[in-house]
Amino acid sequence: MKFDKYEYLQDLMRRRGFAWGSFEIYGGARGFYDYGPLGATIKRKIEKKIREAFIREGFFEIETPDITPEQVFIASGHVEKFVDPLVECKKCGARFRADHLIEETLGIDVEGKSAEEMTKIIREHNIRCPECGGELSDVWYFNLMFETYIGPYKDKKAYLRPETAQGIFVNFKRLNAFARNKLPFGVFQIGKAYRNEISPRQGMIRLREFTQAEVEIFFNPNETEHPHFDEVKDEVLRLYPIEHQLKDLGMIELTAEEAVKKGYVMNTFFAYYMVMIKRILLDIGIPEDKIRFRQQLPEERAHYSADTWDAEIYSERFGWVECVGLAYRTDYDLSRHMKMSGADLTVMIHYDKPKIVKKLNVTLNMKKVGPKLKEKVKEINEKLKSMSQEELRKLVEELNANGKVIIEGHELEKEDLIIKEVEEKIQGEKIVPHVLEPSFGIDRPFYLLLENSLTVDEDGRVYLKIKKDMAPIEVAVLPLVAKEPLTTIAYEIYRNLQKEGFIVVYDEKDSIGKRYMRYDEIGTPYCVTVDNQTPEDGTVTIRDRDTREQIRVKIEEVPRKLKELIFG
Ligand SMILES: Nc1ncnc2c1ncn2[C@@H]1O[C@H](COP(=O)(O)OP(=O)(O)OP(=O)(O)O)[C@@H](O)[C@H]1O
Repeated sequence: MKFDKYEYLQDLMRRRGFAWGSFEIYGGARGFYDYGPLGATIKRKIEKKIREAFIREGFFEIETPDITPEQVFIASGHVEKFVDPLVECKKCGARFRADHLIEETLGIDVEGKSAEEMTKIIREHNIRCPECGGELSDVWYFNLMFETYIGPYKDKKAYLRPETAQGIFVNFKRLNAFARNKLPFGVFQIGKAYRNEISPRQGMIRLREFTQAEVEIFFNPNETEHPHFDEVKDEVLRLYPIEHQLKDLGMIELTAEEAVKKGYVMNTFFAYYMVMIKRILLDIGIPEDKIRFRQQLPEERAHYSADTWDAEIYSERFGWVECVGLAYRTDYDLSRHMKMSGADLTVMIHYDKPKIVKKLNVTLNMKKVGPKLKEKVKEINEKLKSMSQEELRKLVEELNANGKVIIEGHELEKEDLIIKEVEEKIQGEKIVPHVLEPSFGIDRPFYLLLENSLTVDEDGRVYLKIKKDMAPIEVAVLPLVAKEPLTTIAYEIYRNLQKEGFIVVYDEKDSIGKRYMRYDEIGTPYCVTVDNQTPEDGTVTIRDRDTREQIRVKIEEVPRKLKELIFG
């Protein structure tokens, strides 16, 4: 029988305390997963690696609420646009993602099509309910946000956030002050996001509650050269650009520098963060050949994005899976929040040298119009003062063309106005920053790390070859047999390793072979065994999970040796 990695892993995850479907004793709830003791440890380690990498880039961490008032998501466009197409069986009532159903049945991509177009395709091809064969309803768009209310009356609508990003945008003013008005700067948060996915059928890949680590990097759109690009320019990226997807040209491998020079990646700012993402995934333990960057097709992009590259990880079961999105959100979010809230979310950009700009200055010629307009003078002058350069230019054009203009209901001729071009020194300007957003999911990389780590040896041994520093239990201390003095010595070593900061267990149950298997299966990289030689010469063996080789070391050497072996 062929070894089914997916089935094996599902069983292993449940049996050994990694992760399982939530609310098991009540029959479960699709799209929710619990992390058991081993899983929660790995998840934290993934988050730690991401957090440390972000901090190395100088980004600041914040924490904001999951429950968010409705206005925020009206402004962000999620109320209107965060929708998926839904279809219902008229007979059994089952509901499906209409685009997925069409894709699975006909093998065609319908991303971005309207509800009417999808309904037409369903009718034309007579697509029926996959569960009972019944007739399907028309397609409609369904908002993926979970709704709730704030307070005891149902008048203050709110949503569980579908992304952590908005918590950062709404705080922009304070964060900009914190960053002392100096672009670029990045702010991140690691927390839960909620999406009422229509048919979450792929285990941990599509959850209704999941964890994200998102950074919003605010930058000046006129400065898109990353200052540290030189440090990463030679890193090779595996790319699957739009053009290559449309023409079936396959993936290409280019250095970050080539990717920018050849025009595949917008600029060095973008490429720099692609390298950052790749290095984080490698650091988590995803093999390099299982990572690629795919550029989203325009119809796939989220409503706020002008360009998105997804870091995808390969799964034997699911193919390439999006795990990190790198979206160019432009000034979309800040501009929308500015409009909706009235807050000033601009940044003052100071020029290196003041700029001299020519400006039109239009005032009333008081000698001519003073007696004629009397008390209207003030009103007209204020109007002229409030006009933008663009409006003044138009006014002068009109005056030149017609010999007269109307301001605040008064007809004025050329000689009624004094028109001058003056030079002005400008020290800087206010801009709405643009945003580049690396958005990591944690749960998908968690599952894919386990899948890619599960290894079957030539002799049939199944074990978790997880990157050593990611192991949920780093060391197992085992007395060869459960007898004195071996047990006391082993327990002391265990206690000492705990104090040294290792995640370590002591285990004396079952034969030594069985115990080795037990720890190989959960990815414990080293077992320290206290055997009959230990009381004689104070040495123990350290067994390597992958090679199964053992070395002998002195007891006092054990912590240092393990640190070197596990953390390098
Ligand atoms: N339903 C989900 N379950 C688990 N993780 C998710 C889910 N939706 C998004 N993520 C994670 O959050 C990251 C960023 O979210 P983003 O909004 O870019 O995803 P998305 O493009 O909507 O994903 P998809 O197209 O698969 O629904 C994703 O790369 C993924 O790792």
